[in-house]
Amino acid sequence: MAGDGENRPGASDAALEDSLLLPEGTAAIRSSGGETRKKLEKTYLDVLGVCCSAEVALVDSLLARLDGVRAVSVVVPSRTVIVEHDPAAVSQSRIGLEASVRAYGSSGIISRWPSPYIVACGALLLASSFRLLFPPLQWLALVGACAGAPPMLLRGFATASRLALDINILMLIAVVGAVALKDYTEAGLIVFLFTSAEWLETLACTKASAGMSSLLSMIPPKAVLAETGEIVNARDLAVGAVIMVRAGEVVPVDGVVVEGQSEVDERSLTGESYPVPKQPMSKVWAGTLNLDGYIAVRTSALAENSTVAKMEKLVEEAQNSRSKTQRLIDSCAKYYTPAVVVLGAGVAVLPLLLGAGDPERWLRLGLVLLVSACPCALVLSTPVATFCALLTAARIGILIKGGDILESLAEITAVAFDKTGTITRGEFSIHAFSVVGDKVQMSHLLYWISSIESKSSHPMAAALVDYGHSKYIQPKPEDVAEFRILPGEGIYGVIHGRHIYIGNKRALARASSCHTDTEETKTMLGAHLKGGVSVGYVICDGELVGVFSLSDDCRTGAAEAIQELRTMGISSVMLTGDSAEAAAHAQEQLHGVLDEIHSELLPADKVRLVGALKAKAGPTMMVGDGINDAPALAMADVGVSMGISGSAAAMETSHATLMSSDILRIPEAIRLGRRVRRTIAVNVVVSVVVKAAVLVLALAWRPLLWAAVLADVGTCLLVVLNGMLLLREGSKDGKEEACRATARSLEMRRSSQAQLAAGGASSAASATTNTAESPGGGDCHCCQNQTKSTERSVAIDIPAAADEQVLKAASCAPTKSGFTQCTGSSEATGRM
Ligand SMILES: Nc1ncnc2c1ncn2[C@@H]1O[C@H](COP(=O)(O)OP(=O)(O)OP(=O)(O)O)[C@@H](O)[C@H]1O
Ligand SMILES: [Mg+2]
Ligand SMILES: [Zn+2]
Repeated sequence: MAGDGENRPGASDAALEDSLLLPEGTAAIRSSGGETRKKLEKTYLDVLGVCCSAEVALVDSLLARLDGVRAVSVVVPSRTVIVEHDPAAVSQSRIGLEASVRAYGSSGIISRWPSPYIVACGALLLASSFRLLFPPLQWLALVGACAGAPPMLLRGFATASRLALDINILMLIAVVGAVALKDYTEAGLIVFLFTSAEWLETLACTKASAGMSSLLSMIPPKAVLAETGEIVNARDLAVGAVIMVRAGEVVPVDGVVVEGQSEVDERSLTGESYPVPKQPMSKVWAGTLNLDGYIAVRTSALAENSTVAKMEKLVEEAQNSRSKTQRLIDSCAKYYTPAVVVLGAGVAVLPLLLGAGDPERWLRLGLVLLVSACPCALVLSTPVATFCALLTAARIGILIKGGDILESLAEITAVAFDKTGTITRGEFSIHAFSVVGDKVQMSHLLYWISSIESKSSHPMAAALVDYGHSKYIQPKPEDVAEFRILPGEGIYGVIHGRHIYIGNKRALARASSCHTDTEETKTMLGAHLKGGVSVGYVICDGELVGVFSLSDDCRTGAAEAIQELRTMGISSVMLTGDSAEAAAHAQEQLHGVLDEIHSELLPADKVRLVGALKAKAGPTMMVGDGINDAPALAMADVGVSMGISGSAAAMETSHATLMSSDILRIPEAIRLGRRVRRTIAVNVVVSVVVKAAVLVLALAWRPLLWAAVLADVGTCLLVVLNGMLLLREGSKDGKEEACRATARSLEMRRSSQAQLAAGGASSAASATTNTAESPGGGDCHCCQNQTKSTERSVAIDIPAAADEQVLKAASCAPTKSGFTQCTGSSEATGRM
């Protein structure tokens, strides 16, 4: 799976976009180059009668020939063709004409009523059934067959002109055969059954495509500028523009609230409908509904890059990407249909040449073989099921990036969870915060920490910045130079010439030349470690100057989710970069439900352990949120990122994303995968068995052409309907669901309050790209750092320079002064 790179979003956004636009496996065609992506428009068309893979190729080649068409992709289950084209070079109606299809929204999407051809054919057939009373009426059946045939003829002709064969041609051969046998009723019946089954199938698919277009129409096209009240296209909004969103309106672009308070329904993203309170600094997402109150939002992304737009692209791509089974069936079908025609002709002709009697029987047998061999049910077995499952998943807030992943989901036997932000909320509360020694004042320490942490997107960073706020410290990220993330350790930055590390004991060991792990220091730290919380250290120019401890609670539902996985026969493992104590603390909160715990891991260790788990336990899923999880997510058979709360890197490398933070969706996703596998298996068995039965019947008793056609179109319909059962959500108990929703609602409220605090911590996307190396490359930087800081001391303003002197005076001796417990806010005054 991991090696199968197709449709895996790449590391960069551009690569991601490209792979989305031109997924391999759909015959995507690049035509005239040079147009910028901005000018391109996407047209969604419904194509009636896209059934067998041969027709997909037909539509592709018809449309790709047009000038200005950049890419064509066909979504077979919903019969949708997505054409990306330059509106200046080729209009939507031209495309529609060329493919003889209808655009969404024009003249009644898919007709609820059968076409006139079907009605005429049916009526004439009915009339012809009175032929026993009046024999000439039998000709009406022939007229009926002719009346119903034009759509088949058109499509068959189009395929034949490309020297290919499709189901229409097979059926037409059967019709001609029946006419040759002078069995006009049979001819009429074939046409009627075939065309009406196709119509019914289209009708059934409408439901599925409705789901898709509702996803596509989530974002409003217009936005209102807050200052002027001017209405603009959401697509034209620049990043940083301030727009207003009134009660009852849908947020048009991702952004941050700058004014006002409101409750927002994020159902479209998370699949869960309850109000989430928003205040200034809260993040809001495009496609979510402002329930009450007025908010002004500063946009944080272009409309086309908003989370929901990415989601749309992914769903589109997911529909396009054909899964392994599907590809196998498709590649067989290419040689299969011609082979069948040859075989059918052989059965009809060879016995006659060999002198066998009853030519009519052999001809019929050949025709039955031809019709029964139509692979349409088999071809539709997989895509309809996958398509419906993907839509259902998206509706309940699980974004799955392709049919392949559904197949892998079904096979998962082990799940590795990251701790912070996945099993736990990732909303730390500070237990203790102390200055070590007397070289630094609490206010300065807090200013350093919150300034540097405001550049980090780690969950701890938000808590620390928040803590600073509560002591009236404003972070100044602009004062921080050389910001770096040390994976699995912490962060580093230079502020006013001081080299500051913030992180765990690894960071302490790296940054400090002083042997802080002396017995004495340990006893001092002991007080901080109680309760199994994470401990953080602040090291300034090689010396420990601060220590803090924080803790985090498990998400509601985490224990249930892991328990549920266990009942499904899936083992759960925790992989965390956090301390052993913090890991044990989480396990305790989960009542020991995890099978294994690994702590103090570097990103590379997580990858290694996921690999080991794959070897030991079988197909493995990894669930994580941080940038440090991204490599492990890619390594796993299925990597799941924690949606909008997680890091962008995790979301891009993962195979699926939980848009809500509800861990219970994990077992649900695996169950959905298993349901899909079952559905596909049933579909394949049904389509094969029914055909086999018809053939056996034909050989043993009588070759009935109409029965063969009925079996063919009937299984086709059954397969579609069976796949559509997946559109129903798998939730067993409404009451239980309601209970969970309340619990989640409470959690969401809490988390949005935390988000308010975290709002100040701007994510440092650009800074985090270069995380691999640490400053200086390892060892002790004590001396090096000190020289640097001396060089820079000129530029430091007076209070800082005063501090500097204190620091310079201090030598690398273990601190004995113990901790100054931070009290009140009175300390935090002065220059900040
Ligand atoms: N911005 C930061 N500020 C302070 N400490 C940090 C920061 N980033 C990381 N750390 C320290 O490094 C440790 C490891 O971080 P890492 O991101 O690898 O794991 P984690 O997110 O804490 O845990 P998990 O792997 O379960 O998500 C953290 O537990 C923390 O002690
Ligand atoms: Mg994490
Ligand atoms: Zn068929």
